[in-house]
Amino acid sequence: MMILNTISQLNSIVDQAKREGKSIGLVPTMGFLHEGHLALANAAKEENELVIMSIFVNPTQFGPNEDFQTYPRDLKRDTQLAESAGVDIIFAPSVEEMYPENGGISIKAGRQSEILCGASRPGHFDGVLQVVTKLFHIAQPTRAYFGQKDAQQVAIIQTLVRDYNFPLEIRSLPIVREADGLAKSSRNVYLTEQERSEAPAIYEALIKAKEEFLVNRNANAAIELASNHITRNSSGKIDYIELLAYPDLKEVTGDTNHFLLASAVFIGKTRLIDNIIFSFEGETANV
Ligand SMILES: Nc1ncnc2c1ncn2[C@@H]1O[C@H](COP(=O)(O)OP(=O)(O)OP(=O)(O)O)[C@@H](O)[C@H]1O
Ligand SMILES: CC(C)(CO)[C@@H](O)C(=O)[O-]
Ligand code: BAL
Repeated sequence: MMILNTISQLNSIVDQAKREGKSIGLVPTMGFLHEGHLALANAAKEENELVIMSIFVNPTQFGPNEDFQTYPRDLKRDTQLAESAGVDIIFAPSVEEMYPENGGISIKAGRQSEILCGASRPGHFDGVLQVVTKLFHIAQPTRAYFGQKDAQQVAIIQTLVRDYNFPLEIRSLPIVREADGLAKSSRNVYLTEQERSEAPAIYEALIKAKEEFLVNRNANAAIELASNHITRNSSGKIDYIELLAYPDLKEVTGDTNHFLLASAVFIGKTRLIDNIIFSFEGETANV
């Protein structure tokens, strides 16, 4: 496995792979890898001849009071895990390499970014689209892999790819969870022992709400049930719990077939997101 830090190094490898007609799988991450990331890498390995994983904590998607500085980083450990998952190339650029100067061009995520995490993190999805656009141009993937833990992110990136005609396929994979249901996340390391023991209440609440909705088709009652479960079983402060149509992220109507039940909850200072994507037929992986 190669570890590359510059765009020009990666360009050479990608050019060569393209000349040889190889398919390229890209797994964008912010590092501090866990099984969620490795599931993306495994899928990329199965479906492509060259697997590139980017590890880059992207400053432009963090707000001024967020955790860019303290975000967990461990490139040595990540390298071992990525290699064991069959990654061929780690692309780990510096901030200066990705953003050599402050240009005047920005990408504005549209309507889908004004709600859920976008409402709580203004500008977050503009930063995500900026870095993802750069990564797509640099790595020229045949397929790019994202996790449904960030369901809103996947929906917005799918819109980017459609609206700006990126010649690639977006693959989105199910959430990988701890044994007690908590969604795996690099930020779980921020939790104290007490907070960690409370955190499974989030997924439990989503399951209860989904079941309630499937029986009574009443979104408000389902959300109230979820919020009550979280407040009764944890010290969590709810940022949002919402039920929307997926992937367009519009209001649920009588015609909606695919639903996103999504939440963001502060457990102590740590903001954890989780969701369930489902239809009346069951939970769905690729929408
Ligand atoms: N538990 C998970 N299951 C499946 N995919 C995941 C999981 N956690 C993260 N991913 C996906 O991995 C990719 C990289 O995510 P990222 O590096 O931000 O990890 P993270 O654990 O989500 O970190 P954070 O603490 O920022 O939420 C994204 O596409 C994300 O959706
Ligand atoms: C897609 C991504 C790697 C862009 O920085 C990030 O938002 C993430 O890890 O989900
Ligand atoms: N996985 C989303 C990256 C972020 O929270 O900034």
